[in-house]
Amino acid sequence: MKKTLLIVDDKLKLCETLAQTFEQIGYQAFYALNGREALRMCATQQIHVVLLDMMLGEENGIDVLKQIVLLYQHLPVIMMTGYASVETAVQSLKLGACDYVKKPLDFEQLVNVVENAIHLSAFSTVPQERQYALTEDEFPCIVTQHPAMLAICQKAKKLAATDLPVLITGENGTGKEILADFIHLHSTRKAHKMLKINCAAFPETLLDNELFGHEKGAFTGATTAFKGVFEKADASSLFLDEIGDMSLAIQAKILRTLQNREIRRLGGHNTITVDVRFIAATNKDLKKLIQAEKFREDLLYRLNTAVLSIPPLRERQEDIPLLLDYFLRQHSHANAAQIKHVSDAVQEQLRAYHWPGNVRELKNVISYAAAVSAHPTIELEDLPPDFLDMPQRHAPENIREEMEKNLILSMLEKTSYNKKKTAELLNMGRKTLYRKLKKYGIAAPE
Ligand SMILES: Nc1ncnc2c1ncn2[C@@H]1O[C@H](COP(=O)(O)OP(=O)(O)OP(=O)(O)O)[C@@H](O)[C@H]1O
Repeated sequence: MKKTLLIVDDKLKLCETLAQTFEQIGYQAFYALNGREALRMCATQQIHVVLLDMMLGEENGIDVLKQIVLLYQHLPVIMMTGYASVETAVQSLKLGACDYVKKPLDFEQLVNVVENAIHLSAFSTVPQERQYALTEDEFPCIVTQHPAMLAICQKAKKLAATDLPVLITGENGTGKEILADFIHLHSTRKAHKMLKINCAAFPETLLDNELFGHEKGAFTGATTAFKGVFEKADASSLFLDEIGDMSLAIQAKILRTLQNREIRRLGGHNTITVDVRFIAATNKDLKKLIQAEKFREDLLYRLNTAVLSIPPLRERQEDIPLLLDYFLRQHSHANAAQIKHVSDAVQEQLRAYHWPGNVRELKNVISYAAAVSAHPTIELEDLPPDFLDMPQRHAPENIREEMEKNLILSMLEKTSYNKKKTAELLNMGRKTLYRKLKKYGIAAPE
């Protein structure tokens, strides 16, 4: 397989020349002229190494570096810098770049640095993934370029460095489990496999047994002792999915475990100390469950210190084309087939849909369409038959609304999603801006 290189520089000529030169020595080279395009390439191409310029026009290469390191922690990034900015280059090493080269570029030296980076990354990172018992394809990768999602990943990475319990909320299929994987893989516990349990999948007594285990003779048929997931996850992390679906009695036991870091097996007399990092997820509104007396308030308080709320896909439409490319590439890889593309009409349809099943639904729709389409381009008739009959998202009702939405989006981009500045530039009150963001389904990070 060819080694692939991504060149990120705002100067097209330089990108083209570098790409050509690397292709001449057997590389496959891609280029991107800005950070957005760079993230898109990382998500949709199998890149082995990134060559990133420090000055990307109005953008700062360091910001792009931070985003790449955040989402693709195993991807080596080499910074390209002018003589004057060696200090910044050193700073970039602290932020996760693996090396830097000075401009004007000495091609021979550059090739050495690139080869070295690929060599080192193959040895230092892949074994860790293997240890985690995932193949490279299964390695969880959060594909996004939406500011709200990037902010969530940033926060998740910070939380990963602590041992705080984390609560992840979001609708079905928004990526709660993949975010839990991300936290675990950024934590000091990553060498151990994270255990996962779906609380909604078990009736109460079975869930109790799965979580806390039992002693021999605890009940008829308990011929041997059994370790629950809390014990099995010792020194690692435990992902409790659908925690809104647990009985109050189990919630009380979980709370005790969180507080005392110990459990007692069913039928056991001794307490067992467990060292487990706790990540929980729910698609339910836990406050509402508390009102309905189905969820313990004290458990929510315990979990509430670190909450990550993933926005639904319809509020981050910008991610749709990116995810689309990513899933098409996955599909082609899994089926050893050529990568397919989608027609403009399909793109339009996908953007207008309201995605109640979020990213999982998008993945399923794309896998289906890629499998049934007989041509390199996926057309409307390749989409699942019931998909076209589904209700569409609230689209702007008239041209004025369309213009208003686009104006807000461009001002948000211009101010790096600073809502105060955006409201000022648009000459509207902050409350009005919030109302309009909600109306048009625009997610903007706090
Ligand atoms: N940002 C993303 N990038 C790439 N893949 C994603 C992303 N978000 C979700 N997925 C994929 O979509 C599918 C659903 O994601 P996941 O299982 O993490 O969602 P969930 O919120 O935990 O779902 P549920 O609420 O049903 O348990 C998975 O195959 C996951 O890999």
